[in-house]
Amino acid sequence: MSHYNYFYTYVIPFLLFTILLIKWLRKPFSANRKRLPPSPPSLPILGNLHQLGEDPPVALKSLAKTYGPLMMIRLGRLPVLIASSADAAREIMKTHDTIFSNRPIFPSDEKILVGSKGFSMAPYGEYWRQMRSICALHLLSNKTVQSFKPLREEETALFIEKINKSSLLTLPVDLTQTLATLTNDFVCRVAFGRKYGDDGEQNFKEVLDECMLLLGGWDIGNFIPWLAWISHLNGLNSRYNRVAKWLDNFLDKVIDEHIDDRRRLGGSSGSEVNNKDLVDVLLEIQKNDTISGFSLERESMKGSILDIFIGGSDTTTTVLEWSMTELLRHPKVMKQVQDEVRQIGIGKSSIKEEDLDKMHYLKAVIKETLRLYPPVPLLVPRLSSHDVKIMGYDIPAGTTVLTNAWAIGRDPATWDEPDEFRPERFLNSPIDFKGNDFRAIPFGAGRRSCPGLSFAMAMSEIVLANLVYKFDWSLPGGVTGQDLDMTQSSGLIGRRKVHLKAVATSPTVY
Ligand code: HEM
Repeated sequence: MSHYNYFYTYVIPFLLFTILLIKWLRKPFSANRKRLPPSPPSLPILGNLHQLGEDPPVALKSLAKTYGPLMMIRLGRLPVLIASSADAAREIMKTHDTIFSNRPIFPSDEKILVGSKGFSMAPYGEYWRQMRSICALHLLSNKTVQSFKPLREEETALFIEKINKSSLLTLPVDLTQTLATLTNDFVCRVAFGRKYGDDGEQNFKEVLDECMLLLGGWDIGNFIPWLAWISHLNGLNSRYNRVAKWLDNFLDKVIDEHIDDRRRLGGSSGSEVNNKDLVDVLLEIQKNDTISGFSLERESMKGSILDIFIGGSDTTTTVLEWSMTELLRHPKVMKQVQDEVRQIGIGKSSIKEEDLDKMHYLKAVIKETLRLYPPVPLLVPRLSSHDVKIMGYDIPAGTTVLTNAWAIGRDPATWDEPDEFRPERFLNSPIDFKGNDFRAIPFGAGRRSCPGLSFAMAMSEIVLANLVYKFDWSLPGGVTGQDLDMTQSSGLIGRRKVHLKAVATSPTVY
């Protein structure tokens, strides 16, 4: 008998028999077993880590095609629930929101944010509630966001001036870089009352970039604890320590400067604008102990300042860089948005915030960008605090949850031609981004949803309106929009991997 026949006659039936026997033997015990969501096959030790590839949201979307909108994967030894449809997200962030309002803390986050007690990663409870309401009320409420209008317009004007200089020299503008500087400068002014560019040996922006990179990295020690020593060997741990130490010293210095200013000015804020900056507000709360029974420690102040930077800087930059990318790829859309903005702004030297209300197409462009490129593609992880049943599956307490907002925004069951950039779909559409409609959830939803939505939208709208109002745009070196590299970086924030560079020219008439 050939090897071939032997294999089919004996080996295959033997294996099948063994599998059936094992299944049959396990049956009596399985009645009590939990019904977990489907899982793709995993490797020992690694689990499904190897399947995440360069672009985890894309890889997870493709796994969800086979295993469904609620699947359980294993990252090393960590079971992770992946929600990939609007219905699954609604179950987590609306129906069972309280159960999923915790956040998992990874060892690497603790190393980077060492000592800082922010609220974005705080357990769901009284401390989180108090800290979030301080920031929401004094920095991120609609009223406060409105009060930052002069700052936004001033920073936008400086940014446009910078582009104007490059435009006169017909040099390409590194939009990725200039937009990042703009949002960082703006957040610095509202948080610290002034900009921090080059500061001493290292630049605050540079350290923040490194911090974002580290927070979004997939550190193997988070998932396979006994391999944590690799972070010592590859230098990751020293990078964590460096960033943590630098940020800690820097924030101490900023707070001390504010305390000195207040002393000098007899207790009032030394901020450059009418608004108090975030540090002033926090110092006042600390001094007055205005919230009964809640004393604000310095570590909490530092933590919430960092939250605002981590939450607010790169995310807003990402919306703007992808909006410009898609406009450069779609000249007809660019023309339509320019026609709208230029008609409304006719005769003005720049677009002001009061003009934005009428710019429906511009707002649709931003919404379409957020649908296709949610800046936090897998949202910020959640953690279940109790056992719960979802879509017929048992989800144990302590399960980490990732919601694939990137996949939800491109779900063909919800969206017509989901991969196409078509802002029209948002004209006269009831879909909002505030977490009520789960077809697009770039800001998350429920109790832990993003408190910075109005802050981010106000900034994105005024900047994009002026970019398309003041300049015509093309790609350098005869590159066409279709040649643009569209790769998204794999970290926490879905930035463009390759910087977007474009040439700005002044339009002849507008
Ligand atoms: C386009 C811009 C932005 C996007 C897409 C975005 C997205 C998100 C997402 C997805 C979450 C997690 C939500 C959840 O778990 O359901 C979040 C949380 C958060 N965001 Fe934003 N964000 C943006 C801008 C901002 C800004 C401008 C700030 C502050 C200035 C900010 C501060 C925060 C904070 C502090 C949290 C943590 C909230 C908590 O845990 O209670 N974000 N953001």
